[in-house]
Amino acid sequence: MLELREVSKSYGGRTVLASLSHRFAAGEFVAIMGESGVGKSTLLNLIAGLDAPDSGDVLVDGQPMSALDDDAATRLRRSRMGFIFQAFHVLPHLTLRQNVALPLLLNNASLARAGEMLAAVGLDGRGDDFPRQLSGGEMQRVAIARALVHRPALVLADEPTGNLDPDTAHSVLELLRAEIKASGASAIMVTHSHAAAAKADKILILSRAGLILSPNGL
Ligand SMILES: Nc1ncnc2c1ncn2[C@@H]1O[C@H](COP(=O)(O)OP(=O)(O)OP(=O)(O)O)[C@@H](O)[C@H]1O
Repeated sequence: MLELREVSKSYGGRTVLASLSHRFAAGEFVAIMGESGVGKSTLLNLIAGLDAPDSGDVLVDGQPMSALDDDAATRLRRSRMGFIFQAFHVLPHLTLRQNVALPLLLNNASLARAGEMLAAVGLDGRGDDFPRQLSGGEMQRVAIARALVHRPALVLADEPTGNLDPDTAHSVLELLRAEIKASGASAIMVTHSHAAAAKADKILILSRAGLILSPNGL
C-alpha cells in the first residue's frame, strides 16, 4: 500500500536520505527507530506528502505522489491518512468533539463518528470539554481519535508518547494499536522509545545503510 522508490533528500547540500527503497505491507504497524538526525522525521514528512523528495518517489496504493498536483495530494492526505504529529496538535479553541470531527468535516463525511471515537478512546461524555481541561495522556487519546476517525488506510505517528509518563505512554500505545488493528489500517510510528517500538509488529532501523529490519526485535 506504501512504497518508497529510491527516495533521496538533501538539505543545503547535505544528503539526509540517499536512494531509500522500501515496501510497507498493508495492515502492518511498523516502528522506525534510528540515531538522532538520521532522517526519521524527514522520511515521515515525505510519506505524508508534507515535503517532496529531490528524486525518487513515494507511492500510495501504487500511485506516485509526484504525479499529483497540490489539490490532489491534499485530498489524498485528508482521505487516506491520519496524523499523530506535534505540528497537528489538538487545536485549543475547538472542543474535543470538534477536534475529533475535523477530518470528517474536511472529507464531507457524517460527523456522527466523532462521538463514537471519543468513547472508543475512553473520553465518553467529554466532547464539550476544551483541550486545556485535559491531561497529557488524555490529549494524546484525542489525537489518536482524530487520526483514526475517518478510517484512514495509513496512520503516521511521530513520537506519539514523547511527553508522557511510562504508564500513560503504555496505555496510549495499547489504545493506538487496538484501534489500528480494529480498523485494518497500516501505521508507521517514528520513536526513540524501545517500549513504544515494542508495541509495533516490526521495528525498522533507519541508518545511512537504509531501512533495515531490527534483527532482535529491538
Ligand atoms: N527543513 C530543514 N532544513 C534544513 N535541514 C533540515 C530540515 N529538516 C531536517 N533537516 C536536517 O536533516 C537531518 C535529519 O533531520 P530529521 O529531523 O529528519 O532527523 P531525525 O532522525 O528525525 O532526528 P531526531 O531523532 O533527532 O528527531 C538533520 O541534520 C536536520 O538538521
